[in-house]
Amino acid sequence: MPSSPALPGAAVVVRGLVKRYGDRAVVDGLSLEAAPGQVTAVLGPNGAGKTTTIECCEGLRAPDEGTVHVLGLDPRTDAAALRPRVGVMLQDGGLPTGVRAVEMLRHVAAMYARPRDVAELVERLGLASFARTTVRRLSGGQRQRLALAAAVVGRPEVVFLDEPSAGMDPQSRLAVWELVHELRADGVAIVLTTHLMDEAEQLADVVHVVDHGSVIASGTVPDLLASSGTPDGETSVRFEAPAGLPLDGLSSALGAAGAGTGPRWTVAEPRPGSYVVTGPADPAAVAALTAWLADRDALVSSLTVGRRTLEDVFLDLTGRHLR
Ligand SMILES: Nc1ncnc2c1ncn2[C@@H]1O[C@H](COP(=O)(O)OP(=O)(O)OP(=O)(O)O)[C@@H](O)[C@H]1O
Repeated sequence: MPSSPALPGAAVVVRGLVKRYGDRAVVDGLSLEAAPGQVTAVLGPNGAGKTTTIECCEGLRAPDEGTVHVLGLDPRTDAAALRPRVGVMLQDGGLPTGVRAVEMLRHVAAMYARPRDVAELVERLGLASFARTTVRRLSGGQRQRLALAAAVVGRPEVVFLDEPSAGMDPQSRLAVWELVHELRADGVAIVLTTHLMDEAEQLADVVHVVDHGSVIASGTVPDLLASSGTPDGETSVRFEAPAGLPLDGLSSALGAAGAGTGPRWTVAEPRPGSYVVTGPADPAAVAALTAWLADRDALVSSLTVGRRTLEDVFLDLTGRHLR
């Protein structure tokens, strides 16, 4: 991506970041910025380099090339100055395992000058039921919630959340999302990684789509959906069926169902047997699709109709699914 001027007042600025393991660059010239009062999502498939990027921002890894600044400081050489100003939630929790959950949180809170109210955090993140359980005995989702509480208890100006709702039940996810919304309203710069499209769509002001260690698209969710050439009102129909169906015929069948308004459909088979049809889906078009499949004796194993999502954008950009 071309380098562009920093956002005025950007809280995080990453420029041309390269991180190699052996001779493999797992982060390969990645640039992004994150502003106060915004949620910046780094979205990409497993292994895209999201965690490595965040760990460079947290000062846990040293870049091989490029620069990283958090609140204008270098996360490695200015670690002590940044510690009280930055909250970090690691993917594996990164918590001491021998202490009881809420004791740990109180201990972390005591390290800050103006911590949040621990009891309030315990309540809103649903930590009370395992408050006296030692960290090593918590479930993955419980650990995640505790790690989030620990990341925000010091009222940081910047928060890094690596896959914040991974392994959580739906109720806990909602609690996490609400807390993220509140942090944003308080002016915190939030950088989160996720491979969950709905999480990015729900939370992100800006999404950076990352693949093979670099940013391949950036923007608000509506910008990204628009940039992939999706007029308002278009819908995607996804279905699984035998691989290698003759898709040209399908486009014309759907065009014919659209009351003579011409072919407005794009049809693709991004993975063998997995199809995505994009256009102005209405009941007639869906009926035409299933009739076309029945004519070819093609049994559909799943079919969903819905508006286009970031998953479709990723598919457009890479020809692959996010997961
Ligand atoms: N310490 C390490 N040594 C060698 N390779 C590593 C190391 N850490 C990460 N990698 C590799 O770097 C690549 C990027 O990993 P990273 O964890 O940054 O990806 P990610 O986008 O966060 O993926 P996920 O969604 O699975 O967490 C992966 O192929 C991973 O195996």
